[in-house]
Amino acid sequence: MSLDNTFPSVHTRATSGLAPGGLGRGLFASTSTIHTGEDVLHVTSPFVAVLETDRLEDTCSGCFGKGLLRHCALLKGCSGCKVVKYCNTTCQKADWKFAHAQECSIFQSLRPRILPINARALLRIVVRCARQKYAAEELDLFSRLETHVREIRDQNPAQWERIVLTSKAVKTYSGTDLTEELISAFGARLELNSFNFTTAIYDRIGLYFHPYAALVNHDCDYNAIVGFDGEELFIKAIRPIQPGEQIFISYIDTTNPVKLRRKELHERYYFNCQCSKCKHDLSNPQNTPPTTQAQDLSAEEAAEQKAFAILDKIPESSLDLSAGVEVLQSTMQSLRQTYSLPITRQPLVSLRDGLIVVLQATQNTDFVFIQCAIRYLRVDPIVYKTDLHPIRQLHAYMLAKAAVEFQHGMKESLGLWSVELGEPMLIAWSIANRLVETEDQACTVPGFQRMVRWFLGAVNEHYKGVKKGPKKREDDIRREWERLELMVDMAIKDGY
Ligand SMILES: C[S@@+](CC[C@H](N)C(=O)[O-])C[C@H]1O[C@@H](n2cnc3c(N)ncnc32)[C@H](O)[C@@H]1O
Repeated sequence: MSLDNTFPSVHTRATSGLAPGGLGRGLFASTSTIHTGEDVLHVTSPFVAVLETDRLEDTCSGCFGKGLLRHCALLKGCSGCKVVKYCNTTCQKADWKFAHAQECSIFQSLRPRILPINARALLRIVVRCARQKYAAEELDLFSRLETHVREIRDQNPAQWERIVLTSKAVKTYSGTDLTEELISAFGARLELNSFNFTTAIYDRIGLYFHPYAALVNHDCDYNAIVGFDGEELFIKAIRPIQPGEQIFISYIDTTNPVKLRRKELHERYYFNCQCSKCKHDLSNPQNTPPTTQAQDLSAEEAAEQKAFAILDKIPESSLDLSAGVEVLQSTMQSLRQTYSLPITRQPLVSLRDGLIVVLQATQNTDFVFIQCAIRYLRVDPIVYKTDLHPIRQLHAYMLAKAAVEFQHGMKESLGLWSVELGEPMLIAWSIANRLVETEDQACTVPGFQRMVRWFLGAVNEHYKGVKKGPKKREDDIRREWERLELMVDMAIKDGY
């Protein structure tokens, strides 16, 4: 891969330029076609990355979970501030050098209060600026990114007030010479341009910002997709991108209905999306609910809105697991039975995702398995255009893992549906084997691929010493998939 920019932490096959249609600047594919699964952009180190407050306890602030995926590290807290935790001294030293040396005493002085995520990110930027840890080109690019300060002030005074208050606090704690106005502009830029920071398996852990990656514009019919592997950011082509073509990612969940997508884009990024998918969906009445005027709502729209509101609350309510299962199941049933909403439409898609997470936490292996199977066989092929999409790959991996668990607990499961699986481990093997075979074209990050390879190794180990391993049992595997297809159809008919 060529390096066509001046940042040592950025490897890219794109160049920046003015984007047509009033989108500001954007990134464009440079000289050759970028094939599906190839890196458009790879950032090895962030400008700033910080964890959500509730992830400081369970995620390493040095490697951001990369170590955990590799060796299940036990985290140890920083003995100074007791706010951040690390896998080992390598992670601790890296973070100390990045910014913790400057922030540790500030965190100590604030204990037991922990600064909110945006304040911690801004503080890091300010203290790194003071130590001249950013290259001039990085700061220049940062200062030229869109801020939408005027729109924030006019349209969302509460957001602006929060940014100003955060900036005041950061100025006081850091003792920086930078003006409050400048720090507020940094804050606005950060809010507008940072990424949802996730683990290699798309679990949200915080925010991530890099000024070069922030140049990529949005399209609901995106051609590239973002993923993280610890502190590394990857933007990979989800379909072939021709030289000169603009790179587009999605800033939001594009499986949502068009009105919700446009509302989110406007509220968070201050623009009206003009993409072809929005135009198509707006002209197709099936895709238009929900609206916001309560008095105009049909019962179906009201039910959908209620379901979206439940989805917003899932993270807070996840502690009460059995109540969570009940609420999610009854909401899904009501949408399906009363309003005949197809299982491939939102909010049913996200409700099922939420349900699987809660079922996993309750260790309900039978239902995790059947729900993962429904999602893999009947939902994802409609919702995502390609099986190389990282979310589809993740869901495939989750089904493979659920199949192993299902096989282990099979005695209790017999009789749940009249179709019985013979050897679900074969399903696990065939999924993992395919994921490994296609990993070069998939849009997953190396950490995910390592995990799947390890999993396949473990399944192969299960068959070690057996005369006829899964590789030679094509017919058995086919039959097992046929049984699973039947089982899924019955489960859907039963309202699952
Ligand atoms: C992360 S920045 C992308 C880089 C930005 N174009 C720039 O020049 O700084 C996000 C901002 O870019 C603009 N933008 C991105 N995608 C857009 C789109 N599809 N339509 C209109 N504006 C868009 C909006 O101003 C948005 O707030």
